[in-house]
Amino acid sequence: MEVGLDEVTVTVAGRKLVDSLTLTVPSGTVVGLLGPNGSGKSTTLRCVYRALKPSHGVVRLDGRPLDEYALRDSARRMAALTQESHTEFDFTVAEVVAMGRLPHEGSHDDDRDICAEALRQVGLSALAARSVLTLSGGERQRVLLARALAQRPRVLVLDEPTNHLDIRHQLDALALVRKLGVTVLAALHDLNLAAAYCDEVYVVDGGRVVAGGPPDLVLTPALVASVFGVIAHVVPHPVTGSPQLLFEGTTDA
Ligand SMILES: Nc1ncnc2c1ncn2[C@@H]1O[C@H](COP(=O)(O)OP(=O)(O)OP(=O)(O)O)[C@@H](O)[C@H]1O
Repeated sequence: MEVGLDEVTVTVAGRKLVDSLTLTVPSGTVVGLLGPNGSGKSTTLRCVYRALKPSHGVVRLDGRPLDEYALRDSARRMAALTQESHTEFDFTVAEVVAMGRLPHEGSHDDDRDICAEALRQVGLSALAARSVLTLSGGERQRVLLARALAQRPRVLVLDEPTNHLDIRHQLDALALVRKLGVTVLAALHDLNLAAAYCDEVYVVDGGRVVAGGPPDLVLTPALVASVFGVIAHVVPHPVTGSPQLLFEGTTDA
């Protein structure tokens, strides 16, 4: 299922947080949204997972404007792992994951099996009965990923999915998401992970897309210097060949 953003603009108190942002996530691909703090990544994703309505422009699923979908219909197709996913209530891990099945209520799917599989995929089956309040930050993040997986979406929107995860679990989470074969739009801070796991990346700065395309074409030293203010050297990964950035320092050091 293709996701398209067409000139999406979000204006708050006269300030454009997202400015005419246009991008396409082709069906089954993983696209990364990169950019400095405050550049508009989360705000853009919020428009996609319907927490926010753009002031101007359209988000489409398979060419059809999102607001033509009933909320439940888009929730059946799209799951989100967000910065605002709350886990402060005393639910068990299994209960939180089961919430992913709510949009599918009334279907004949075996919800129990689907939730068990989602927990297994993130390696947390042993914690099913634990209260989420007792989990570490990384464990919570993986529970939220399991909830999104339990939704069996065709589109996954991920806002910093590797937040709190150790390196092993960062690699696991991104490899898992890639393997699903669904359409993924993910805000990522780690440029090397983005280069390794994304088919394409879009770089935003001040709410605008400043570059987009395959990571090896986009993540150049000049781009990293101008957008992030960091001096980077780009070398091919010795095994995979994907671009790896070695950081020397900030441009104003
Ligand atoms: N409701 C709001 N009212 C006013 N300003 C807002 C609002 N929501 C977001 N902003 C501002 O919009 C800008 C973009 O925020 P956003 O969270 O989209 O950035 P981001 O690229 O996801 O940043 P980060 O990498 O720090 O998570 C920031 O300057 C933020 O303070």
